[in-house]
Amino acid sequence: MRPVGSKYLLEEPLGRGATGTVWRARQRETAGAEAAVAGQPGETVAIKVLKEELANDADVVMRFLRERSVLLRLTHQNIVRTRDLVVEGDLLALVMDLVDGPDLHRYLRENGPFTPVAAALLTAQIADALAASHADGVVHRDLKPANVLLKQDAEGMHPMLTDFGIARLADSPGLTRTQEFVGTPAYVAPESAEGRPQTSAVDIYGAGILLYELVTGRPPFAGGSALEVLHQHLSAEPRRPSTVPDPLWTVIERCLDKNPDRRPSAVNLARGLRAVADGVGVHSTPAQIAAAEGVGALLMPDPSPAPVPEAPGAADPTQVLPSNAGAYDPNAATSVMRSTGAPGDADPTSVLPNNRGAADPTAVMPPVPPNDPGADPNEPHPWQNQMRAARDRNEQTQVHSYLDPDQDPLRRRPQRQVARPQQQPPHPQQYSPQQQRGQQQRGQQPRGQRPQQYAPAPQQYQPQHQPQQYAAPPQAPQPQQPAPRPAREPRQPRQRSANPMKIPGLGCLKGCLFTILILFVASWLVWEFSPLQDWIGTTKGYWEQLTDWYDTVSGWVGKLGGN
Ligand SMILES: Nc1ncnc2c1ncn2[C@@H]1O[C@H](COP(=O)(O)OP(=O)(O)OP(=O)(O)O)[C@@H](O)[C@H]1O
Repeated sequence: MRPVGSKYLLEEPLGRGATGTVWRARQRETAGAEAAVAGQPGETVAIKVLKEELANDADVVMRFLRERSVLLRLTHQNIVRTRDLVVEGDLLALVMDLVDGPDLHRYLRENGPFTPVAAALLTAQIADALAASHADGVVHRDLKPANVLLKQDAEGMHPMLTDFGIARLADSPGLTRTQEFVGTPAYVAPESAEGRPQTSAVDIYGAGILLYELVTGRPPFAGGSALEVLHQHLSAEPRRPSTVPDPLWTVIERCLDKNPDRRPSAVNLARGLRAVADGVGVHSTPAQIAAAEGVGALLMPDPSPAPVPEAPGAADPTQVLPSNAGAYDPNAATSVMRSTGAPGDADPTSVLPNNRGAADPTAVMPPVPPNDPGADPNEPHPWQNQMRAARDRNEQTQVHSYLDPDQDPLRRRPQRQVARPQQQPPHPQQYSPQQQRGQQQRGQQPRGQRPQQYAPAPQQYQPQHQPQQYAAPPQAPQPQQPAPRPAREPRQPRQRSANPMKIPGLGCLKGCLFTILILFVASWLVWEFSPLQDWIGTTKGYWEQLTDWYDTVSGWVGKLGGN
């Protein structure tokens, strides 16, 4: 067990993301006045230990400290409470309430898509959380199912939004200039992909993607590379699946509007989603149905969206992608977006910010003529680096799915796995009013109640403590020499199922062959070791008897054919 500050002890890792590792931890003693929650000795908490790459970045450390009060005061029933921030040597950590339940990404993978009503009610609660944070001027910027934890309690399951402020912390000029891409490509709003100024509307876009994923099981834009995905955010329209009722589709489309000014505010999104949930069920009154059909009128944009403060000295946003998305040409971009190593370029390894406040934003990735003689054609372009980092980030975000089974606490905690909610169809189905009626009869709830329809019976969470050795604290980088990037560990191969052969495998050749083999062996055993031979009065061997039967049957068939 490794101590974090003097107040906490890390016990076991719960999961790993792009920005750090989350640990189950225990409080050793009551925290000081600077913590939002003092806590009691022995209390269990979750601690996110930020990656050393972040902890070593002076900008991040400063922002971490500066935003301490914002993060600590953010309280809402659908937001995972940040209790304390710890800065200790090279270690940056957020102490949070421990949420007993799976994250939405995992839940979705294990249980399949939600019904439209359940998806609308769940997203409405996330919109509530966003409304509270936006009112406080905090934009999440990395909304995705992995950042929604499903808290189980006696009442059912509630979505809890986590990782507030992490994207903002990670948006360090030093990191942004060199490698990092803030946001996860599948959930990134067009304006973020293009590097245009961002507002709270980016969270509404994220909520739209999440809503789409809840009802279909996958986000609307996919592609072979992060660049492809980002490009789709800029120019492709989401494909409407047949399972999505009209009013819900109206909400999704409005959230996914390429123009952030046309997206609804979080408050209006929550209101609209509840109207949709009320109006697409069979017990809906004509007035509720009419309200759902007119949901577009409820989805008014935010007249004063919360702006995302630009990181001082961050990359010239317009250089991330050409704003002319339709004519975007990655090769052309490559030819003009090259880091020259000019003084304006941040040294990623420098511990203290080098005059970032005054940095010319265009100096980060200064445009150079396509045939710049000083340019090294073999050097990867900053944009390629960003894309690679984005892809890595996506992979890293999945890492907890591929942890070694001994390391992966989620695999060792079957209690956290939740049963499929009763009313959720395993696969998207054609939407019809009759079906909605069926859904409601199977237990969906009216407006205002907790959406327990997607809440299986709460399960007792029983931790199996297995303290892990915590990695040695990161070394401070050399101020002048760029530290060699640590080689990425090869990704672990995907775990094969423990039961690779499906038995009996309907439609599965292996299963059929295996079943025949079992029948053959079983019948041989019966023949040899049971009194069956005496009963039918034969002394023939098993194989001989089988051949006899085969001849007799083929004789019959032959006769039938002849007739
Ligand atoms: N407060 C918490 N209580 C319990 N488990 C948590 C808590 N926070 C995170 N976890 C678990 O840790 C896992 C990893 O969390 P983390 O936020 O690092 O992942 P991520 O969202 O995929 O990463 P990132 O947002 O950095 O890309 C989560 O999927 C969840 O299972």
